Amino acid sequence: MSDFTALMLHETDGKVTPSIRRLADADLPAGDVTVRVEWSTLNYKDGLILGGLGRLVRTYPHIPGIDFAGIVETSDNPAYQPGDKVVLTGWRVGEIHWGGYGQKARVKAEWLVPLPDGLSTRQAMALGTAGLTAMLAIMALEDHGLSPEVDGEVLVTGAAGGLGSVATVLLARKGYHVAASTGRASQHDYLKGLGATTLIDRAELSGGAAKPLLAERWAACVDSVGGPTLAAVLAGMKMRAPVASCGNAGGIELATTVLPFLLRGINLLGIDSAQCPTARRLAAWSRLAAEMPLTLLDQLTTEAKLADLPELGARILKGDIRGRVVVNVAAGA
Ligand SMILES: C=CC(=O)SCCNC(=O)CCNC(=O)[C@H](O)C(C)(C)COP(=O)(O)OP(=O)(O)OC[C@H]1O[C@@H](n2cnc3c(N)ncnc32)[C@H](O)[C@@H]1OP(=O)(O)O
Repeated sequence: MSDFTALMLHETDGKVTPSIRRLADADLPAGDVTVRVEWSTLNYKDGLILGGLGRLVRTYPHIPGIDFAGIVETSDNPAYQPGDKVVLTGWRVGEIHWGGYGQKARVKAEWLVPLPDGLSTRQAMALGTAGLTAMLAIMALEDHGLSPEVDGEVLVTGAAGGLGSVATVLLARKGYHVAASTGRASQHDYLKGLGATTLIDRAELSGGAAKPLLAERWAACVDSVGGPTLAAVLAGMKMRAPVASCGNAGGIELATTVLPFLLRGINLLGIDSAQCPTARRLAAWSRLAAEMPLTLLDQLTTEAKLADLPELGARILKGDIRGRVVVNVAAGA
């Protein structure tokens, strides 16, 4: 197959428009590995890119899709051979480099990792950037003292979203008590099914912290939301608790004081999955393959095709997507 189908974005007079196109291999950018993409996903960042928001894409026409899994078709790098199954997340693929919403992608070998043992390409993408980021957050919390023996609940904000759903399952399966904060009361039963034991209305947190320090409530936090929510979280953590900052769905500003850090020893940990070093990335994928219950992963995943993405992209920005969406790229439009 030398021609392939892709969802492309074009920009005219500042307006970004998606369309399904047929492309040739010669259209692909430079890179040493060409991958036949089987599955991609929809993440919040993809929603921004599909909507032409956030100044994440600088050059059009563009193929979005911040992550993908597929099979190596050709390789000029000895690390990969034709037929190898691979996964890509991060490295600004789908932003400044063409991404996974095309049936072929050409990338640098060092951006790829081998498909983890025990996962199909579909399951790897059901986890995707959101799942990898959730695991990196949990690893960071554990590096800073969190263990199931620690007294108290682990808070997950944006819990019914993709990252939040995976984090909730992974934490609950490890034996943590999970407090899930969501803006959607309709998803409370879903979150209990993932293992959450306490449900919190996001309005409790999204107004920010009324005082520099609030009652000590949580032993750790995986935060997808940022903004005033993160400020409220920091003020309400138990002594020495770690907080993993993974996302900005609720805003990029952080209006807090130093008191949670000085008087309670709170550790605010930044989670960057896009340029995470390969050794850490491999460790996280290996743990995901071992620790994520695949039946539950399947339950929190819905499937889409390339042509569905413009509508789904608008929905994820409104917080209207539950769990994870995988995109069957191999199936075409
Ligand atoms: C997919 C993950 C990544 O891209 S990780 C890469 C590293 N991080 C970044 O690049 C930051 C940019 N990305 C984000 O901020 C993402 O939102 C994310 C990492 C935090 C989560 O992405 P995901 O794909 O899981 O998004 P969802 O739309 O599925 O879930 C988001 C969750 O947040 C709720 N939410 C949205 N807006 C607000 C708001 N203003 N205040 C509070 N909460 C908000 C949204 O409704 C979802 O949770 P819910 O349970 O429905 O409340």
